[in-house]
Amino acid sequence: MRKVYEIQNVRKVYKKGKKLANEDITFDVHEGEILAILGPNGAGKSTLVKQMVAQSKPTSGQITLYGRDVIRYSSDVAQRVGYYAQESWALANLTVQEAIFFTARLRGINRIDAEHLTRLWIGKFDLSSIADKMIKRISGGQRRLAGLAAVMAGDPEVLILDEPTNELDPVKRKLVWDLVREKNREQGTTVLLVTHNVLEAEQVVDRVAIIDHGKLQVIDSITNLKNRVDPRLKVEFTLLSGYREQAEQLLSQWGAVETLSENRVQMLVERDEVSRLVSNITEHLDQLSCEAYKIVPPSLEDVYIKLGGGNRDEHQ
Ligand SMILES: Nc1ncnc2c1ncn2[C@@H]1O[C@H](COP(=O)(O)OP(=O)(O)OP(=O)(O)O)[C@@H](O)[C@H]1O
Repeated sequence: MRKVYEIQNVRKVYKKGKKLANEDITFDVHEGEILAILGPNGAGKSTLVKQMVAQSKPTSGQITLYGRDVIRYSSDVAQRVGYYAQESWALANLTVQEAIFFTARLRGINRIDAEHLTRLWIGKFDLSSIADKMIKRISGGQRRLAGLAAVMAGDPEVLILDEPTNELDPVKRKLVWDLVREKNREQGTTVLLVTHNVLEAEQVVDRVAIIDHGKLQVIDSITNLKNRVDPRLKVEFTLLSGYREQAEQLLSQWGAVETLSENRVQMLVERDEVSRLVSNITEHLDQLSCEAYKIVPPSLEDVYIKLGGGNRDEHQ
């Protein structure tokens, strides 16, 4: 598989405050993949992507884009990478449509195509009602959508999106994830996402890197990561009020039961045991006083909590 980025032993110490933000980070980004970088606040995620787009120079180590050092060949980054930063003030004095149009033009797209792309992305991001407003005069969420539209309209080969869905309502968050997926599927765009939105990211990404305290804790496919954590399935029960103990007694004949709350319990079962458990449950549904039950596979959130993101306090 062709490597888009190669990140080798990257370390970053911010002079101000002598803060070690990244340490010994090594991984590759593969062409055509969607890779998420997850990690708690202050873990060093934004620092890493700023180095990948040559906005910050590693204290040591090297980052290459299609084999060329990003600091030495920073014009490659400008040409090939669309970077959406958390705070992006460069476009504040432009209208939404100017921001999209000029970003496309800066990428070398001719005027007619840039006009077409501007209309297209205003439509896709549902921005027509604010197309003539200045970016500094629209809401935080609208600004985020306008910024994303500008980055995507430039049709870069690589998209790096730092927290693309922060501040967005659920409908707009879904729209952003759908458009990211569409771009990846239809144009083969390589996408690197920094996000705290673990549950939503799971629907979109191929691989995940977890960073904590500036270090890469793990990078792997979602399936492999889930297998590392606990491949068992959770069976969650909601019981009628007052019947939990009775239900627990019955369920414990079929496996270990964990109390979650006054009327909720769960069991962890191996995949090949699920069908037997389900037939036991359906046979004894009345005795269980069960309002509802559901089978839940391990989620990316379980992985995140186990392998990095949830361990913040333990390290401090
Ligand atoms: N310009 C800077 N000067 C000094 N220290 C900095 C600077 N930028 C970030 N840091 C520090 O480096 C560490 C990593 O910050 P970074 O912004 O990369 O984390 P992050 O994982 O992106 O966090 P968040 O999820 O909260 O955005 C933090 O301790 C932060 O305070």
